[in-house]
Amino acid sequence: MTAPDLKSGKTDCCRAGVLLPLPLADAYDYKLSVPARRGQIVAAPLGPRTSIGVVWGDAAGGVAEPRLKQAVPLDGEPALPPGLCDFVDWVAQYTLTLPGMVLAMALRSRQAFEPESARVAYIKGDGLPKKLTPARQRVLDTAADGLARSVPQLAEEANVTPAVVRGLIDCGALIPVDLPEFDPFPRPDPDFSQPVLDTEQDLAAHVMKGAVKAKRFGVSLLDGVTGSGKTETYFEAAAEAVRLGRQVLILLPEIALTVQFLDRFAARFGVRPAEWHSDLSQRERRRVYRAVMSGEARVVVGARSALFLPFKDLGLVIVDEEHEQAYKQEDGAIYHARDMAVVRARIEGCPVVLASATPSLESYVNAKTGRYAHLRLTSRHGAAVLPEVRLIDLRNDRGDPGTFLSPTLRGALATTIEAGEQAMLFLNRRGYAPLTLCESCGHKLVCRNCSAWLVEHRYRKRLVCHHCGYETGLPTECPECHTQGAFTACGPGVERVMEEFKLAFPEVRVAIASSDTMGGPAEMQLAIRAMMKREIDVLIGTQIVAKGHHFPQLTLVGVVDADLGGSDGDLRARERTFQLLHQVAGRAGRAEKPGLVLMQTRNPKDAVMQALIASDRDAFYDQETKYREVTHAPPFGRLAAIILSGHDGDAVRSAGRILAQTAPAARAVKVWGPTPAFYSLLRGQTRERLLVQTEKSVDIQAYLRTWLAAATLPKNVRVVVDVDPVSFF
Ligand SMILES: Nc1ncnc2c1ncn2[C@@H]1O[C@H](COP(=O)(O)OP(=O)(O)OP(=O)(O)O)[C@@H](O)[C@H]1O
Ligand SMILES: [Zn+2]
Repeated sequence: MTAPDLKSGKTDCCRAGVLLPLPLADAYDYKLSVPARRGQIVAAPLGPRTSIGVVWGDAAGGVAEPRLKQAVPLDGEPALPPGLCDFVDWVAQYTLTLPGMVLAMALRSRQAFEPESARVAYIKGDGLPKKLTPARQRVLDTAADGLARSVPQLAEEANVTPAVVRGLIDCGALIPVDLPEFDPFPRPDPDFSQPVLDTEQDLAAHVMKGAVKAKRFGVSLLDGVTGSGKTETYFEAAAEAVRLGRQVLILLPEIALTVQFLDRFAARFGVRPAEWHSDLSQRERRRVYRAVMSGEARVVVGARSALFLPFKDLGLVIVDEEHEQAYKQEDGAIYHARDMAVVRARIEGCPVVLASATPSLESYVNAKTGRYAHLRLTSRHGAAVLPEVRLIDLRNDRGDPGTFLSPTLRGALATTIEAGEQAMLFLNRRGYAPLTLCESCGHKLVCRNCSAWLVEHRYRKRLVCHHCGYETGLPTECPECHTQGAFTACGPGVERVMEEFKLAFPEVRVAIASSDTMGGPAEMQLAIRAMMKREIDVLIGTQIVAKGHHFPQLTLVGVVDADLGGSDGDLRARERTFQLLHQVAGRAGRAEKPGLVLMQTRNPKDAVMQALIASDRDAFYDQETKYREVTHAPPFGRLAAIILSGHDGDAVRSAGRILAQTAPAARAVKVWGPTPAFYSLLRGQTRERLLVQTEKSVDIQAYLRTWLAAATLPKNVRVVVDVDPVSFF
């Protein structure tokens, strides 16, 4: 599928392979009136309509001249930078995704290529209105500074209705001028507010700045304990890139973290960076995309999709909280943004920084073996110390039945609140209760589309499937045994913890933050802000509050259920539990006052629990490393999952059998399955999984390609390949 390399040259005049952002495996041949370069964006007729496309390589031939359609370069001849085209090819080949699908991710703003439309604004003219009312005078006073403003801007600033402004335009007292469509992006000032770094920070910053100056690819793992100032430290590297006039990409795992981050960036650099994520409007998208392409946007902060932006001159990539699972995109093109960030940096020839207090085991191993520079920050900044972690054994320290906060945890909450400090309760479960069952017959309420329990959301009075979004009211009688009103909520979700907390501490100011609280993301941001401003004393939340936040007065963190780890058969379950709990713990005691973390568990002897109380992260990582090594699991071996799904369960199962039978025999390759997926029914689709495990030296993509190309599967079965899976559901 890879097109000939055209990075330097031009295509054979009048013919080229054009890749369309559609589920297509190859570029299509088109005629062009001018020689085109790889990356050039064209309008290409496709059937009855016209698609946007990108000149990708030489024409493949095979289409007779008269049948060849004509593609037309867009006005202004916009082009994707060559590095981005190479990146698209690379991601497609690595993830076994159709190149056109990957290209679609790089063309996320089609509007970006439309010509600039000027904005009309007004300045003071020579005309005078017949009568100068006070309102009119205010408008003229506002315009007196000579700045061009739009009608709504003038109306707002002068506190008049738009009609007043229009009256002044009609008589020539205001005259129109053309402004560029967008205000330019302000330039971050690398020296706006430079912190004084401590010794370790300074050393790490020095290495990263050196890498930026050298303009060479290389990976640094910025491995610093929670609250050690990783952000402050990598900002120095970003500042260096800005000084050199180059661009910086900072990836964050979740949009929820960006608001605080933008403020922090502004405090350091004087202005906010450009943002890129799925919540942007079309117009904002167009603005950012263009500014990234022209090089005007110097620093972009974004979610994983920002990796596919057309940077003109990328000088540094930073992946914050690099261990986060949210970096894995699980639908469409399945890719891991952290790994692809490393690839993009390699293609662009610039350094990349991976930052975390709990790195992924993969990055940890790479740092240990010297493939990555290992930059460590071993203590918290300033007077802050790492919090003490204690376990609460729920087998003998528990309250009344149906309650979830143990006497010890309640006692600690009371002490903290009395001392005027803040506390956080963490439970990685949305809603009120994860399971509702009939007390009379034991019937469990499950989703009609998925093999998953329905989760009660009591505020909304709904039962919700967290997988497909199916919702229903709580039935009055059991569908199985028809007993009336016998349903009971089992286990806690954050809403239930909130309920219990309010009963126990009716006077205390408390808020809940979960990704699906009633008011949506805005409400969650309010809860976080309220915590920052000390308008509340206690924050109860899911993983959304677990990381990244810096609440100086927070001294107590209570983990309601530390055993909510993972499933069997998930090779990263322990690692992930450790990372999550360690991150939550890391929110406590980040300023002067020391922090305490209480984790409620039924398995106090568990290796993860022991590692957390011993605060011996490296011992835990080294143990996990050994375990992965002996089982040939990543990063010591390779894995890929094949997920089969479809509405016809028999066809899906039969496809699984066919694949298992046709798996080519090869040295150092093992194929497991098919087995029903953990959620064997999802959104009405039956799901089966196969897992391919190979030694590191094996080209797993080539193996998969050969295999899948030869297998004839039922048409109504969807096949998805997940290379380096992180989810085993
Ligand atoms: N050199 C410094 N000068 C002044 N303040 C600093 C310095 N380094 C860190 N800080 C402050 O210490 C606090 C913790 O730093 P930061 O949030 O960057 O840590 P982190 O390592 O990213 O933490 P986490 O991984 O837990 O999110 C912040 O308020 C930050 O502004
Ligand atoms: Zn469902």
